Amino acid sequence: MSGPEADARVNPGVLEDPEAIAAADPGDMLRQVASSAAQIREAQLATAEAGITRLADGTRPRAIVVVGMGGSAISGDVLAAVAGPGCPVPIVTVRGYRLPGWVGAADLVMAVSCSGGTEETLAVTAEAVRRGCRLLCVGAADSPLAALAAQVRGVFVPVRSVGQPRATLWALAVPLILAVRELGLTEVSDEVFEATASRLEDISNRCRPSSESFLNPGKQLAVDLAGAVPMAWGTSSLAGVAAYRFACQCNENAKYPAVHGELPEADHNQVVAFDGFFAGAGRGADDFFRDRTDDPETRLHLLVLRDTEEHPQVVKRREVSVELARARGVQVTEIMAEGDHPLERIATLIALIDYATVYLAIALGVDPTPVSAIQELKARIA
Ligand SMILES: O=P(O)(O)OC[C@H]1O[C@](O)(CO)[C@@H](O)[C@@H]1O
Repeated sequence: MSGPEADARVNPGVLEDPEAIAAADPGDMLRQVASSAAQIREAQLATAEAGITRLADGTRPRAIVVVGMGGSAISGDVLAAVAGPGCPVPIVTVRGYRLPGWVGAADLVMAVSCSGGTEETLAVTAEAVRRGCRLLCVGAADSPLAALAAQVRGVFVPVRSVGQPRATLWALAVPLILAVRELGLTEVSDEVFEATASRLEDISNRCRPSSESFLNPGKQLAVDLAGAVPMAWGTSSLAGVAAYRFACQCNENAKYPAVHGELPEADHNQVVAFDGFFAGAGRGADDFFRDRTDDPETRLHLLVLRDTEEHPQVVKRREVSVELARARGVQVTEIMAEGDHPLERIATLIALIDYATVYLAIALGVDPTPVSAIQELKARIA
């Protein structure tokens, strides 16, 4: 984005006026994001009531396969991040129409769909049923997914959507985490769930619409990114999930492109973009391109999502990568995860990302809630 039209579209001033924020957010996406802590608490009750203990039949599944799309599928990535590298069974997320050939009766399939009606998720879940997999379904009550679960007497956890599936993340992810805990494959105490909910409440308070930009980390990040090309890197596989969430939330909330990556891998490819067209220095470009790359609004902005646990070599890579970026005119913002447990760390990164991308939408004059392009696409292939 460059030139006067772009300047006119970025309006950070709107973020200083709570009434203007409310008017720019008719779908109440900020309220949906603020419900995250309540979702964690409600999902614990809903999961207990659904009889999750039935999943633990004394045998450990060979693998856990989470099935879903978009804002629901990321619950599988969150589950893998929370279970961490110490998890004794693989956790994979399947996004698509087909169940991998190796998945069978020895595996636990967890189907996640906020609406309970997404075609890809239903196709893969039906295949899991045919193959005799153990099944956990999480989604809307009275939906096609609920019917599939009932058909095989699978465990079904009903979810009340807070509006958009992507904003219902914790209602969808917590049942998966509790199921894996029930199977003895990860340790997440009730105290950790409560500590995570408290941290999310604290972030919601700091990011509330009435809090001014200089105090509000969500607004600050939005203002920093508005107009730039954001590239988010996680400094661990857990933070890499948050980087992916950042890109998806930029796309769906702010209708904005974003690049995501993870260290150390990004140091083997994405780092080279610091030398290119969007880096700001315009090296090697002709005058036409140089004019554009001199415009701060067409520049790359590196967002480093820092985990509190980083491999020692990744610490070095992060520090040098940031130096390389700054030396080449790439702006850098670093965000730290909070807390000790992986659940707290990923939830705090995601909470800030969720607020920042909604505020980015508002600063750009875009309604954060609707996803019209997805709706049009679905209608045209129906
Ligand atoms: O959770 P559901 O209802 O399966 O939806 C999955 C994804 O599909 C969408 O509804 C769009 O197709 C997204 O909003 C969502 O992230």
